[in-house]
Amino acid sequence: MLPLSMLGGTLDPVEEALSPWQTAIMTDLALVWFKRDLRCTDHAPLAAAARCRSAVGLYVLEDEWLGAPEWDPQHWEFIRQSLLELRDNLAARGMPLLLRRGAMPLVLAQLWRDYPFTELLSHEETGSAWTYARDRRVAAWCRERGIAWRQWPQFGVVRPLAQRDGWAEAWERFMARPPLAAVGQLPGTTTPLDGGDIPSLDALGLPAARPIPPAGEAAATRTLESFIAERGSRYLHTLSSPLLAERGCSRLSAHLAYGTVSMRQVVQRTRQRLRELRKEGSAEAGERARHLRGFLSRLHWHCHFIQKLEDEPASEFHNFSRSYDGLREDDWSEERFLAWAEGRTGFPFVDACMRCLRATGWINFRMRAMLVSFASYHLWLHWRGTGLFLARQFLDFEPGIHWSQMQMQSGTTGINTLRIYSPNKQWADQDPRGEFVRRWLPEWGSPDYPPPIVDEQRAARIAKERIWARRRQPEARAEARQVLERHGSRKDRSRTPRPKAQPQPPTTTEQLELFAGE
Ligand SMILES: Cc1cc2nc3c(=O)[nH]c(=O)nc-3n(C[C@H](O)[C@H](O)[C@H](O)COP(=O)(O)OP(=O)(O)OC[C@H]3O[C@@H](n4cnc5c(N)ncnc54)[C@H](O)[C@@H]3O)c2cc1C
Repeated sequence: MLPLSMLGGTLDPVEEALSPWQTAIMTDLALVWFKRDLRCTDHAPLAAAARCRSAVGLYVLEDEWLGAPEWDPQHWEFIRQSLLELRDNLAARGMPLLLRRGAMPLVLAQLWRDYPFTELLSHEETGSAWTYARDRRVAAWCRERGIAWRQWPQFGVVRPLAQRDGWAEAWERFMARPPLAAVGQLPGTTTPLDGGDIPSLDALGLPAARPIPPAGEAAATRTLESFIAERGSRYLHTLSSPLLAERGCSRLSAHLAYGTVSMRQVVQRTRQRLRELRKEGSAEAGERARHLRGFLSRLHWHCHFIQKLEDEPASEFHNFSRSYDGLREDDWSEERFLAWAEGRTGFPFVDACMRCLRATGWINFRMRAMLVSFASYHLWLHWRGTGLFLARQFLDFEPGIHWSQMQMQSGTTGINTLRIYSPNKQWADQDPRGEFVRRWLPEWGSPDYPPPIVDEQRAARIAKERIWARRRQPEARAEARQVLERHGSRKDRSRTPRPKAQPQPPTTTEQLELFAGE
C-alpha cells in the first residue's frame, strides 16, 4: 500500500499525492473504487481519474459487510439511494458506475478480465477489522499484477501517524486546502461492461429498513445549508435535549459517514459563514458565530476519534487500557441486555431514548452517552455487546467514533473523565415536562410499564467502586499515561499531568463526574 499523504505542502492535492513516475502513467486505465465517499465533489480519486485515458467507477456490495454484526438494513438503504444519485451524476460526466456483489478481491479479478485496469483509485478507509483485512488482500492482489493502488485520505486522519504531536496542525492544513471542484468531464470507457443493478433490500431478500432521511449528495448539501443558514443559530443550546437536537444539530453524521459530503466542504462552508458573521459585527451575529464555533470543534473531534481507531485497530475489540480487562467480560446478562435494548428497563427516560433511536436511527450525543453509561455502569454490561447493538441502530455508524465513544462512556480508556449519568437527573434536565417520554413511551404510567430493573443508587455505587478499584492500581495509572501519549488530544495534555492528592469517590450518584481533569 502506498503511503500517500496529502497533508501539508502547497501543490494541487492530486498532483502532490503522486510521484513523477506515477503522474507519467496516469494515461492508463483507471478503476475508481467508491467506498464511504459517495460524491462527485472534493473527491481526489475522481479528480485523478479525470486525467486517465479511460476510467470506470465501481461499488462493491460485499458479502462480508452484509454478514458483519454491525450491519443493518438502514445502512444499505442509505448507500443504495446515494448510489442511484451518484450513478446519474457520473453518467452525466461520461463515466459508468458498476455495481458488483461478492468478495474482494475476487470481484476485482473478475472485472479485470474484461477491463484490465492499471490503476485502482480510492480513498483510505478507517473501518472495522474486516475492512483492514480486506484492504490487505486487495493490496496483495494489486501488487501481484503490477496494478498501482493509489489512496487519498478523505478526512484529517493521518496514515501512518508516527506520533500525536502536530496532528492538529496537519488537520488544519488539510481542511484549509480548497476542496476539489466536481470534475466536469470524465473519460469513461469504450469497453462494453455490465453496469449491474443497485439492488433494493427486497431484491436481496433482506428485511426492510426503518425510515431514513434523504440520502445522497444533493440532500447532504441541503442539510448543510439549512443548518448553516438557520437551524444552527442556537446549536449549543439545543445539543443536549433530545427534543431540540433533532432540528438544532446539523444532522450531517450519516452524510459524513457515507461521504455524500466531504468534511473539508463542511468545515469550509462553516468558516465562510463565520467570516460573514464577523463582517456583520452585530451582537446577534456574534452569538450565532459562537454556536458555529462550537459546531466546528465537533468536526475536529470527528477526525480526532477516527484517528484513534486508525492507530489502534484492536480498540474495536479490546479496552484501550488493558488494565480494565476482565472488568465486565464474565458478567454479561442477556436478560438485562434485552431489557435495555428493547426499552423496558423501567427507567422512563432511558427507555424513551432507546425507543426513539430504534424508530429513527438517530439520537443526540448526550442521550447516546446516557444510554451507554446506563448499560455499562448500572447494568454492568460489556461495551462490545452493547456497542454492536448500537452500531446497528445508528444510521451514522462510524467505527472510529463509535468504538472510542463506547469505551469513553464505559470508563475503559483510562484517560477520560468518567461520567455516570443519572437517568432521572437527565430526564429532569432535558425533558422537564415529560413531552419526550410521552411521545416515545405511550405505556409510561400504565400497569404495562415495568418497574425499574435495578436500584439506581445501589447499582451506580457498586459500579463506581469496581472502577475505582482498577483505576487506583499503579499499573492502571502508568498505562493511562501511555494511552494519553498515544491517543490523547494535546489540549487534554495541558490539563493532565497535575500531581493530585489521592482522589476519593464521590458520595452522590447524581451525574457522577469522576477523575475530572485526568
Ligand atoms: C456511545 C456513542 C457512540 C457514537 N457513535 C457515533 C457514530 O457511530 N457515528 C457518528 O457519526 N457519531 C457517533 N457519536 C457521536 C455523536 O453522538 C454524533 O456524531 C452526533 O450525535 C451526530 O449528530 P449530528 O450530525 O447532528 O451532530 P452535530 O452535533 O451536528 O455534529 C456535527 C458532526 O461532528 C461530529 N461529532 C459530533 N459530536 C461528536 C463526538 N462527540 N465525537 C466525535 N465526533 C462528533 C460528527 O461527525 C457530527 O456529524 C457517538 C456518540 C456516543 C456517545
